[in-house]
Amino acid sequence: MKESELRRCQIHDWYPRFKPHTIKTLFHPLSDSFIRYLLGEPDPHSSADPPRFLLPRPSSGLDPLPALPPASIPPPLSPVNSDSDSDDDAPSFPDLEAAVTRSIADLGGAVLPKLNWSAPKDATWISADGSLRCTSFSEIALLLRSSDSIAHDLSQALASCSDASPDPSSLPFYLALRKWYPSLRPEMEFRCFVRGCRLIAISQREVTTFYPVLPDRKDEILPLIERFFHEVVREGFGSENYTIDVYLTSDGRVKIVDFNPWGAFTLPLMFEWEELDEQGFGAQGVEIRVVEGRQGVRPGLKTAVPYDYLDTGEGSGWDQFLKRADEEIRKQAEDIGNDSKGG
Ligand SMILES: Nc1ncnc2c1ncn2[C@@H]1O[C@H](COP(=O)(O)OP(=O)(O)OP(=O)(O)O)[C@@H](O)[C@H]1O
Repeated sequence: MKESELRRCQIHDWYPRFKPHTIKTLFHPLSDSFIRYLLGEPDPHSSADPPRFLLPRPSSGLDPLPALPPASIPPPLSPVNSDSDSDDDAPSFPDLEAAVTRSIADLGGAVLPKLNWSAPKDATWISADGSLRCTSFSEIALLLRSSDSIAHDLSQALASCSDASPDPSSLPFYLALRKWYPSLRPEMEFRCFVRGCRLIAISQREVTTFYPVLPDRKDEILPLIERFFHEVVREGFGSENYTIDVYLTSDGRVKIVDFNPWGAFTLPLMFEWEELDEQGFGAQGVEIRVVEGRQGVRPGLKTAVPYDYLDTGEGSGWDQFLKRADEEIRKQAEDIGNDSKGG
């Protein structure tokens, strides 16, 4: 993937061109100090290491801490601002907070936050209602700071590009606040695959569930998306290969949710990248795939927990935890052995 292709998928890049066809969004440039705060990096002007779940200090006292997550989900590793010491160390970003508070009000009181590419979908376990809905700056900060996807946007985004510029710090970061829609229907979201500027495939976006309505309606959905692609997207996007997520409203209009690069971290959902990459694929026209029955659902492409909860492979957080536990047990066994020899 080329860096220019990845850059075109940044929401602040594509939004101005597709504004009438997408969700209303307001943007805030992020300062280096806020980016350091999101990454949990120490402030060079302070000797304290900020704990990972430290929230920014509200500038007015009017922005309450979000409710603690329900008891059924794992608690944060360290308490949220539980003591006055950590509160003293908490940074504050009064200008950004004031601007974000104004934008939330302008967008109707609730927003979905994202950075240049990603929303903090893997961090919803820490939010009060388990969703990406935010009504305050501190809720946004908590989600962003708890998300591996956001950390990836901030520190690794260019790593998968074949021609990445030597200075990734030249990348400006934005907080995008999108008007919150409480009743988006997951079965009406689709990922469209565009190769060589041609729409070749469409997949149901939420593939862990069977929606009985979809197999019956897919032949009616395909031409709606195809027409939208030809009339609105094809000339306007600029890349040859990419994916676009769209939402179909109940009156048959198509709205853009997001653009993603071809391949790399983008999930192929009901397809495989190998088949989408085959030269002949799509020659017979656009292929649409949906989950056709309860047996056809795809296993948990879960993104609502940190990667460490999912990744149990060599070198993962779990792997290291288990190795440390083994080591601890081995030491205890040795100590017991030594004690009993001594006794
Ligand atoms: N404004 C909104 N209101 C309510 N839900 C939304 C809104 N925008 C997006 N969503 C939901 O959140 C999901 C994630 O949003 P989005 O695609 O922007 O995040 P992302 O991190 O770029 O995801 P991906 O990389 O998987 O495409 C969407 O698939 C959609 O279901």
